[in-house]
Amino acid sequence: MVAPRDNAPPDNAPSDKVLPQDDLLWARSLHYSHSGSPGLIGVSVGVRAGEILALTGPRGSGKTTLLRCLSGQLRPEQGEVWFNSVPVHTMGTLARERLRRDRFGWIGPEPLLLPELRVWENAALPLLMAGAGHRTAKRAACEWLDRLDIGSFARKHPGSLNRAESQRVALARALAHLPAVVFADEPTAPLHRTERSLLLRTLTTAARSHGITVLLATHDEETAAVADRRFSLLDGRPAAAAAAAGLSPTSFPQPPEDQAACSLSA
Ligand SMILES: Nc1ncnc2c1ncn2[C@@H]1O[C@H](COP(=O)(O)OP(=O)(O)OP(=O)(O)O)[C@@H](O)[C@H]1O
Repeated sequence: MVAPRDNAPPDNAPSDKVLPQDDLLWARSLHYSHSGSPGLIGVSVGVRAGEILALTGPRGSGKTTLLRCLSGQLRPEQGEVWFNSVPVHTMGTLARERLRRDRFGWIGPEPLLLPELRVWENAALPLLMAGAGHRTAKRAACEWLDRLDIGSFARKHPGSLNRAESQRVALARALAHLPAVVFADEPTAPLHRTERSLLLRTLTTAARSHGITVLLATHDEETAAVADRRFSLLDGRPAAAAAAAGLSPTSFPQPPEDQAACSLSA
């Protein structure tokens, strides 16, 4: 468990006073719109090294958009994203791709495995793309597949796996290169309860034992409960700011202290 935060500045603090020195990854005043319709409206959030942060909120509240901005997949229209004291929002395309490949892992609700590759090759992909040797990459991938109880599938192709097994491979792929941050976007959404537990247990154990930071987007209360802390969105805004603007949450009520800790500004 990560120590409680003591550096959360007050809402609406001037920008030069909102430098969250302790945060591995943080964003300030993010704005993003999808073809003109707002996805994020002034979202600021930070996460410490080794912390598991649940991004919660109802469907369409902006969780995926926030993960994609934080991971460098989307460039925010306004605002800043910093990783390890390096600005991500001003990085060129190649630098962002390298950052995502080497330091970040991603798992979404769909496994998105490459059908022409074997299971172990799918899991080893980030390592292979980063130039790791074949043997090293295979060993690392197979270790994670073993931990997820699918080591026996290593030489098969994804077509012979069911949905839950494929999702385990996707988790192995997100972890095999020991990223600094794993972005998990509704990773348990397609899974039954038992499968959900195994996936979450592996993710949280990996985070604790390797100091991996996890941003876990979910609208499921049980899934969010594994996190150290929560940050809740509503209609593209931090839930606290949305409440102040008179928008009422339709689901997923949050403890006020969690919102206060996470919502740096709106
Ligand atoms: N590619 C897109 N084109 C147009 N609008 C989009 C696109 N992606 C997201 N949106 C809209 O942006 C808003 C935020 O969507 P987002 O997917 O970030 O929310 P979410 O909380 O992750 O939802 P879900 O739980 O359903 O994935 C929603 O109103 C959504 O309809």
